[in-house]
Amino acid sequence: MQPLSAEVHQRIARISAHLNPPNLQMGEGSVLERSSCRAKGGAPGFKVAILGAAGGIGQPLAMLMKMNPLVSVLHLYDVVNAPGVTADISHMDTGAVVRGFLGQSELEAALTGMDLVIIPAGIPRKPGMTRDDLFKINAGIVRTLCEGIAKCCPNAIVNLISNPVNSTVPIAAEVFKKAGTYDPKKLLGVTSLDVVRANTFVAEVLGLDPREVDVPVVGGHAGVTILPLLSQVKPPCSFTQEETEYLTKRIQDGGTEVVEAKKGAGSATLSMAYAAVKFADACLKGLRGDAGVVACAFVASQVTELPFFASKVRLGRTGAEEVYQLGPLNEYERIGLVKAKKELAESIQKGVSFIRN
Ligand SMILES: NC(=O)c1ccc[n+]([C@@H]2O[C@H](COP(=O)([O-])OP(=O)(O)OC[C@H]3O[C@@H](n4cnc5c(N)ncnc54)[C@H](O)[C@@H]3O)[C@@H](O)[C@H]2O)c1
Ligand SMILES: O=C(O)C[C@H](O)C(=O)O
Repeated sequence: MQPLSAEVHQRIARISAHLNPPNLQMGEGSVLERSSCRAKGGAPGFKVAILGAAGGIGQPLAMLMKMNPLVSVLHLYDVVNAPGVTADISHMDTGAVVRGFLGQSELEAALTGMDLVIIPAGIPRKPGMTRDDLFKINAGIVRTLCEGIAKCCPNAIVNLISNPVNSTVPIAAEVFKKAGTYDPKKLLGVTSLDVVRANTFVAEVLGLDPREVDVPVVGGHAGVTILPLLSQVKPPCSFTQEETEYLTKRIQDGGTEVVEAKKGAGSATLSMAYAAVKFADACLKGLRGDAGVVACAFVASQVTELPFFASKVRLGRTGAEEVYQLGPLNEYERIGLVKAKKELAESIQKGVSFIRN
């Protein structure tokens, strides 16, 4: 074999420096920072941060947000493995510039200037656990992250995925109130997976394409607090009592179905990333000023006597600009609503007390 020329040696050295960047993690002057700067001339759009970006939801969510043409800058923050996920995602030839941030000391840099912050940070369920069993660990994680948001991007829209959503949203609200930055329109608990599941299961029963089906799901995001309004399905249709009971239970237990199938390896991640991106995209379209952007979310609400409730909201330039009433409920749904409100009231109070006491 011919010996390699000096020129070839130099080229190989250059390539290998790219593959093993000395300072991939971040910071001023790092390889990643410089390459981000080069890409800055790219598409205009919104700045989005994902907190918990290296997790089961975070990774596919990061990938899908990198593909979203409304995103110009994507910040990926986690307490582990953020540089690896960032390096990987940053090679996708889409418009958004990706930067990674590792650990608490980089949280503020991750959040500064963001328009939308999506939070899937925290531990997931194992078989036999309820979402409320996650409170002990996830409540503290959400508090810390929201303190960062209050300080660095108080005007950002927040999409909160971490469970138990029925308590973590009130926790976030209390943190923002304490910091004097609370805007109820900008804090949205993500319940879009319930809608995605409801559309899928209802379409199966009706023999339709799920993309043609729209099921409002109201209440909250745990067990009986998940209340699908099957009487309001579009296209208009009717169900037998047996179908109603089957569908309601399957939608309410959708998360548990995945937790059990995964046998200890976590909860829904891929369908959640899909649902989170659908919802984040709706928020960004609202921010852009598109008309008629409507989605279900768990928000500050006057629809019931509870301070938070999931229902359809209209998303606009300032967040959830309108919270829609529930519309007419049938007897089965009215009974479901009573049960949902009872459990929700306790979960909301638990979140509020975590910060106030
Ligand atoms: N709202 C919903 O519909 C819905 C659906 C599915 C899962 N979830 C919830 O989302 C959360 C994440 O689920 P997952 O499967 O991605 O879990 P995971 O364990 O795979 O990932 C969680 C990530 O969060 C990171 N993390 C932990 N502490 C952090 C901190 N202080 N700051 C930043 N990142 C931190 C972890 O390092 C990890 O990468 C869970 O609480 C789960 O119950 C909610
Ligand atoms: O069920 C879980 O624990 C995760 C999530 O809330 C879900 O609905 O899939």
